[in-house]
Amino acid sequence: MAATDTIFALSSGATPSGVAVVRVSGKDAFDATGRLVALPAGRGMVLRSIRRRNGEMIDRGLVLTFPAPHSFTGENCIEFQVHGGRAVVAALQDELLSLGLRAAEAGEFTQRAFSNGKLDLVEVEGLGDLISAETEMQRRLAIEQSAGGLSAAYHDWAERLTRCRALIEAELDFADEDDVPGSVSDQVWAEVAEIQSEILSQIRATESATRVRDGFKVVIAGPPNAGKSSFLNAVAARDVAIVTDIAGTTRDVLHVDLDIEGFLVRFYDTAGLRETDDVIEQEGVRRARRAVAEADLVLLLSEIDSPPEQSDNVESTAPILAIGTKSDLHPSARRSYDAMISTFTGEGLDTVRKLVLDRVRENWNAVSAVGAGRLRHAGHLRRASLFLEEGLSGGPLDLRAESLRLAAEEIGRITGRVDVEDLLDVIFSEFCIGK
Ligand SMILES: Nc1nc2c(ncn2[C@@H]2O[C@H](COP(=O)(O)OP(=O)(O)OP(=O)(O)O)[C@@H](O)[C@H]2O)c(=O)[nH]1
Ligand SMILES: [K+]
Ligand SMILES: [Mg+2]
Repeated sequence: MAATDTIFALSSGATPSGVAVVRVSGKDAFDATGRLVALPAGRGMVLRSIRRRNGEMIDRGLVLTFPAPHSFTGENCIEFQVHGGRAVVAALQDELLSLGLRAAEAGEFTQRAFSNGKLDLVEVEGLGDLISAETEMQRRLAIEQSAGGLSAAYHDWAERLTRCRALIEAELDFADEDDVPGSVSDQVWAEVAEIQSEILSQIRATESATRVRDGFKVVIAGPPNAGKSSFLNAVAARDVAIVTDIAGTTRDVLHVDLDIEGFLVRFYDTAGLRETDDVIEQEGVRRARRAVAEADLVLLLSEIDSPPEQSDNVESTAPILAIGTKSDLHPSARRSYDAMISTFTGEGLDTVRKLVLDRVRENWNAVSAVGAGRLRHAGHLRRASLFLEEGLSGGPLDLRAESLRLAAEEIGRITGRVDVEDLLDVIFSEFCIGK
């Protein structure tokens, strides 16, 4: 897959469609397609007849030209907007092939944009997320990331660290010269500590962002026959899970994805928690416990006024809401619950929905405060934070400076642009050492 090839692809959705967009990118994009259509000079858009080389007309459509480097890929790019008939698109692609162009591989345009410095890794990931976004909040998260806001935040940390290091190096190298201020160390390490605390809160935000991107996991747990599957069906408004009056009906973990006010919320139905000799049910209970352990929120269902027994030994780091079920059978409850529901009458279902949404919104607030990336970023941020920890813990100054360099490099890996920062430049712009 040579980057020198000129490539093309149908960039719009499946045909037939009203309009189809065929995109061409590469060094020869203008020379080659210029044989099918009279191209505008420079950057432009024209309505033209697009013809095979034998003069036969393929279609009439819009032709957009983006001369390098002012295009998505940074190469010469052409977009054909033609009628989205299958045969139209096929004829155009056929002609492009015969001109020596090659069909693009998945992600190849974006890959070129990355190698030409049009997008960094963070923006590439954001773009991928934007294209696969299904809910409003996934879209918001992705647009921020693909538009460079998050990259700028990462860049800012790396730059501040580089500046801190430059100051330390200056102190090391030129400590005896008059123009360098005395001990800048205290100031520098205060700044490093500040950067580290920003990075730590970014890591937490990233965990919240992951819940927005991959869905907020709500696990429905509780003893057999509590009405867990009935509740899932009520939430999903369809018959997803099998409901019977036999305790131990549900075995596999089952989930339903819902878009609640723009958030992807994933509800999991699980096997009733109890000791059992049934091997299949045992496995179901094991899976239920694992789902609970991985939950973002646990809804612990039990029939109103039933003895607590099983429901009290649920272990989770996630918050747990106690939901009393079958309220139609228990008009005067003695135990207290976060909510009481009946899937028969519909009572309390809105309350549960609201309680869930509150948690989901709390999680979103933790994201939008700083803008946040994904787990890959958090991994680098964690390592960066460890290096900063080392730097902050004292020792010889040159080793501490090296820790700052390693931390900045870790952050550079997030965007895929580990800057070979010019330390001396920074030093000279801050002080007039050379005199
Ligand atoms: N009266 C009443 N019965 C309910 C209600 N919700 C569920 N049930 C009944 O309770 C029984 C058990 O319901 P399920 O939804 O299968 O309970 P579960 O917790 O999924 O049970 P397991 O999968 O076996 O752990 C069924 O007979 C339901 O019809 C309710 O709100 N009111
Ligand atoms: K049941
Ligand atoms: Mg069930």
